[in-house]
Amino acid sequence: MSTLTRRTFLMTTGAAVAGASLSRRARAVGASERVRFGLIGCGVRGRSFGSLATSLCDPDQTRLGQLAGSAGIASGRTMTDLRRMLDDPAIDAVIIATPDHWHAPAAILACEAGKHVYVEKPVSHNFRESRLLLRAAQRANVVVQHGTQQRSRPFVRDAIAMLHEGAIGEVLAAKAWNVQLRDSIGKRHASPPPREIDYDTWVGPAEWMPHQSNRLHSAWHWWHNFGTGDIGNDGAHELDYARWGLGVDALPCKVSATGGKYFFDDDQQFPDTATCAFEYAPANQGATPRQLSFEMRLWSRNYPMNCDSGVEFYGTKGRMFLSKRGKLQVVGPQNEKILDSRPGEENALAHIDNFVAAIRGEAPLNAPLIEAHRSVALAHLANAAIRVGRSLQFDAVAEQVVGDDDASRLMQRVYRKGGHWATPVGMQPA
Ligand SMILES: NC(=O)C1=CN([C@@H]2O[C@H](COP(=O)(O)OP(=O)(O)OC[C@H]3O[C@@H](n4cnc5c(N)ncnc54)[C@H](OP(=O)(O)O)[C@@H]3O)[C@@H](O)[C@H]2O)C=CC1
Ligand SMILES: O=C1CO[C@H](CO)[C@@H](O)[C@@H]1O
Repeated sequence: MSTLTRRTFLMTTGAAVAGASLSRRARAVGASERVRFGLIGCGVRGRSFGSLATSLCDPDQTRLGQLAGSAGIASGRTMTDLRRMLDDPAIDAVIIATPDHWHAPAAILACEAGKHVYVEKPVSHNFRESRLLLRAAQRANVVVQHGTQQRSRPFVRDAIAMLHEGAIGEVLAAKAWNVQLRDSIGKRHASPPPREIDYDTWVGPAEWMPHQSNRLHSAWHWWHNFGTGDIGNDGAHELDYARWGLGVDALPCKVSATGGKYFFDDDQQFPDTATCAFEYAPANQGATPRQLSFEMRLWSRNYPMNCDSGVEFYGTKGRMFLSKRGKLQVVGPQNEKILDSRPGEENALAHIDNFVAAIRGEAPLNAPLIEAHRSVALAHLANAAIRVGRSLQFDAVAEQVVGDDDASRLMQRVYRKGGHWATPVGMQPA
């Protein structure tokens, strides 16, 4: 590390690019200096970062008050409008744990304000916003970590290194899954928002929908305007380590996905059942093709490999099963056992430690934006294929769906009519 400067680190992580910037500059954080965090989004996930924060932001006064109380943060450092946090010179970095529709808009504004960003998975609500965030981070020369914390787990890193070093030969296919028994969100009608919630801020730049009680507090995952379904939610973890292990630093060229609501009869707009396949590198262009598949069921605890989520990697000389639940098995070509290990629990803050080390210039970032973009794109493409009801051809270089206007439209979103301060310039649909 000693020969690498901070700038070199930023460049290897894809965060720095030459060019003019209108952004405010990030404060240089020295080796042993504390990084001062602001937390945007104080819900289920946000709470696990409460102890790091010196400021809190959430449109819900109750959640704000509860977390401020348990984390010992003064009421003067709690707010509902994230712009106040971004204007605060006493904040170096923000953690964004909002619903998905706020991820990229908040992250882009944070970059422009010269803040380093830890953005929860999925990095974006739609394909186009990943690209816009990539550009904003490059312009601002800040560090952006994606909340795929498996990338900072030693046993996952070791397993992926084994794959890349040929432990099971050439890895040609990865089969990922996420299976769980979720609750129904029921059927509801529009109703006035609870008094403690600033619903206008909650919707932000998204296309307006009136308040409905089954849209807030984690139920937003299942609405097109706010979430990415479970392919983008929990699936974001499996898609990410599947693609990482498969060794494809690219976008796919073909996407097939089928699915729908086979089980739930409620307001959810995303499928509860899906089977998705992604093909990389067309064989007719001379490259070795690779296949990644993903299976999702939200109504059962009958898991493949007796594990709710995981990835099986198939190589020319064996198979590896890897799960974020702490499981790693390797078998050889005759299915003979080579390794069966049960590594320990996840250290929830290891990924934040890596983020801090990258800000200080002491380590490369484990989950840089370019990797976030490539993995989360799989969720966006699969959701689009399911919504239009057909397979997609994708130009991985131009980063465009080929010959399908309906699917192309789903690579971006419609924003709130009349504009909103968090709809960054250049983000309106083309
Ligand atoms: N990496 C991981 O393992 C995990 C990641 N996550 C990710 O974390 C994110 C949050 O999920 P989760 O905590 O379950 O969802 P919640 O709905 O519980 O929390 C989201 C919070 O963000 C608040 N919020 C909405 N708009 C804004 C805004 N403009 N500024 C500040 N806060 C805002 C919401 O306010 P309100 O109270 O009004 O609803 C809510 O409190 C998701 O993207 C999810 O994918 C979640 C779990 C695990
Ligand atoms: O791992 C996780 C635990 O559950 C959460 C809620 O579904 C997910 O968002 C998250 O990815």
